[in-house]
Amino acid sequence: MSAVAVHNLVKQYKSGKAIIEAVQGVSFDVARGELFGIIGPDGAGKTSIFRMLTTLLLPDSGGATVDGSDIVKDYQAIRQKVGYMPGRFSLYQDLTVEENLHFFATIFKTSVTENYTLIKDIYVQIEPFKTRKAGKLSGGMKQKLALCCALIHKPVVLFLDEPTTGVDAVSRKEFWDMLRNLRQQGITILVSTPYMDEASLCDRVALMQKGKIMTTGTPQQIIQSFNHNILAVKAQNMYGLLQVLKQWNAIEDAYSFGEYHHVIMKERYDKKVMRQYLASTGYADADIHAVTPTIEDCFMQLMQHKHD
Ligand SMILES: Nc1ncnc2c1ncn2[C@@H]1O[C@H](COP(=O)(O)OP(=O)(O)OP(=O)(O)O)[C@@H](O)[C@H]1O
Repeated sequence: MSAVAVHNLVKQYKSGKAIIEAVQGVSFDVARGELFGIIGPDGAGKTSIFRMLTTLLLPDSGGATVDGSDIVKDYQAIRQKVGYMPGRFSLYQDLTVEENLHFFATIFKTSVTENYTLIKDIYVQIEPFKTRKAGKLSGGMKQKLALCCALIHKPVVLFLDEPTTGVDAVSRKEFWDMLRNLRQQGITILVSTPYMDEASLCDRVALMQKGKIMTTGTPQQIIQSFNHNILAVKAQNMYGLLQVLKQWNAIEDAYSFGEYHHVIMKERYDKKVMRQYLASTGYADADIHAVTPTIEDCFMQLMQHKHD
């Protein structure tokens, strides 16, 4: 039995006269003990999915089970079995670190001592500040406390909605290390993120855009299924360069990628042909080299083809 099984889940919102199709028939499965990432930009529908799976929001159609329990019929059972860390922290700002943790333990009718082993490695990092109010903690510390609070009742499945948004790079890395440790302790983890670079830290991912899942698979499978050649190109005038590239009929797509533009060629890439074209358009100085595709390249490609 899957830890999470989602079938054709649909959620719409009314906004004045408009209908927003936030989740448009999404299906996926998460195996027990898996670290599964839902990757997509703001507004893709990640939060709506998490709120439905944690029984805080009713689906319009379709359904899902979490640890075998139905998200509509068995909502009470699910609330006992899942841990949920919403995007904006659910901490009580006026309670101290310690008080927050005890509060969350109490609402789940457990105690901090009972499940301490699960949170120990994370909690020791914030323990020196245990009498500090949550509102006065740094972003990274708040994140650790929120994770402890979501874990204190030893959930079977842990849902983390954009846990690393707005967190510095060092804390982000530490956070992913913590997630991998938790997975080793047998907890199934669903995590959402807008950061493509975090995809490679998951066992499997679903790439999402505008309420739909475009593909699921291991990060490796997704990269392998990308059968295009990419050239990275850089010049003095990056804006002008992109315009010139986009006008060229030999390319499939071109987009900014860090300090370079990535260019997907229609045929096998040929640096020489590109150099000639760029020289003829005033970019003889361009630096051109072949690169291996990343998940972000796959995402750009999928977005272009499935959501024109
Ligand atoms: N209560 C609501 N009423 C109206 N529209 C909503 C509501 N909640 C979400 N939406 C819209 O539904 C779409 C999906 O939102 P959702 O929050 O699920 O996406 P997300 O991927 O989590 O993005 P974000 O990171 O911005 O939260 C967005 O267009 C959003 O504006």
